[in-house]
Amino acid sequence: LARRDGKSRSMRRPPPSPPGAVPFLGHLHLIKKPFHATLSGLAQRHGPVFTLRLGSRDAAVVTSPACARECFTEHDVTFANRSLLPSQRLVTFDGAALGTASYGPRWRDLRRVAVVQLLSAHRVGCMSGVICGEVRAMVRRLHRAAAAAAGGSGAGGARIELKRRLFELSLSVLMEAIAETKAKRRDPDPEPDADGTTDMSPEAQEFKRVIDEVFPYVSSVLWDYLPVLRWFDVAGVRSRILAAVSRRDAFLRRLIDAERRRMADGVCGEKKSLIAVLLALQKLEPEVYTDTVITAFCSNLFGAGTETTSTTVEWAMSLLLNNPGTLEKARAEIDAAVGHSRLLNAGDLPRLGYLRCIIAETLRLYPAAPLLLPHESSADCKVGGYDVPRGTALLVNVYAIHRDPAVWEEPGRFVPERFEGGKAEGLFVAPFGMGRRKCPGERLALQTVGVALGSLIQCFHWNRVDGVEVDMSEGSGLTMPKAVPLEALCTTREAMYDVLQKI
Ligand code: HEM
Repeated sequence: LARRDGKSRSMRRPPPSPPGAVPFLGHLHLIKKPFHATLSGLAQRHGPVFTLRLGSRDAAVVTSPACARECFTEHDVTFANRSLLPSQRLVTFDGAALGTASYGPRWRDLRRVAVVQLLSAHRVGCMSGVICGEVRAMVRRLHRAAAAAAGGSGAGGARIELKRRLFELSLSVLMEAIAETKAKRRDPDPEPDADGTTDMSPEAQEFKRVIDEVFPYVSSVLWDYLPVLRWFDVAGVRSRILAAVSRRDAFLRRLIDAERRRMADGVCGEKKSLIAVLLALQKLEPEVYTDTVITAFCSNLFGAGTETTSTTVEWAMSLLLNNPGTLEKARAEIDAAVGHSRLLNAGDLPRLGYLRCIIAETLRLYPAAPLLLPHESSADCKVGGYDVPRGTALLVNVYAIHRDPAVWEEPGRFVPERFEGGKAEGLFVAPFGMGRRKCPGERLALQTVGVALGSLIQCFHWNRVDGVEVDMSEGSGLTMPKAVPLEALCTTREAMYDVLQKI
């Protein structure tokens, strides 16, 4: 994020900037949580392109479809660098992972591996068994909870903490795609853990504990933006991050070693794990695909794919609970296309157009990365007619752009029909970003979200707790979480009872 070369030569027309910048902090004191909401407010006063001084860094904030397109088409190469905070450097191998690498040959190589080898249509097709298996485990557990509640006079259904369940689902899908931890066991679909609360493998549970230690420190505003706090490592932030990161990396290396042993025993088939794909590349080019590169890759995929996916399903379920008519319409579509004699699977998604509209509308209203990931300019350029110097961080407020009243009728309303029949084609909707650094995991994400959401709708009746509207306030965090984690009441649909009893 740092401005590397001070003021640039061609700053004839700098973007507007809010008044009130103070020494050291710049505009940091204006920032309230959630960050994207503060930026939306500032855009109303300062227009579609404005700059902020955040501690020692400069950022350009873009809040119009035209200017966002300009950044990711005309200036896509200029903005293809990443802008990293110091804490992000510590957790991402000094920015060497795909999502954090600067634009150049190294990033291109990692990106090619991700797009062609790890997250291609073929590979995601191979993962559909994993996705459906994990979703099946989740609905089986929900069915048991619903049956227990019905037996014990829980007339309104079982009260389910959907946030936790969905996070575990999403982490398990990635754990199995990346490392096949369950396939390594003799009984790949074991009964629940000892206290009966999760379907995660022991490896996924351990990894969850490790990431829970790392996350609280990433992007903690003051430590990241005020160099003086870092010089003296105030509150021991640096040492805590490094200790947590070294536990995470040791864990990932154990997964890599386990896969290496499995490959040596010849146990990997066509549907091999992503670690096995990377180890096969290592055999061909050991000096390029070192264990550190593979560790960084895995860490990046977990970091980029877990909470983004689970939060999207959580927002979608929240929207459906507050819009029961839409939920019924989605269920009718699933009943007609899939029926009641089996669970929905990934192969059904192409025939579930309305479900796909619900997901598109959810991502319009609640994009998991409301400001995308920060980019950084590698040269001076012009955006919206303003001069933006080299070394400026770029924050594209897709959250605000997706709700632009000049583009969308009643922008805050949940109306999946907007996406029916290609009606939204040509409008700027970019929850996965745009251009060179667009999310390479979109296909995997949409498949996981589709099967998870579709199965929840197919198998259960959902009701709000105490009949109260679901609170839709946005919290703050690396992705855009719900301020109040979603809980809902769940009852098994009679029509699906037999199917669920048998799984
Ligand atoms: C609903 C779920 C998801 C959403 C909304 C999402 C969104 C995004 C966004 C907005 C970016 C940044 C784009 C930019 O820089 O302009 C991104 C980058 C990235 N995403 Fe996703 N993502 C999701 C799921 C996934 C999954 C499942 C994976 C893989 C397991 C993944 C892997 C990545 C990677 C590796 C990058 C960095 C790409 C690069 O810098 O070249 N994402 N994602």
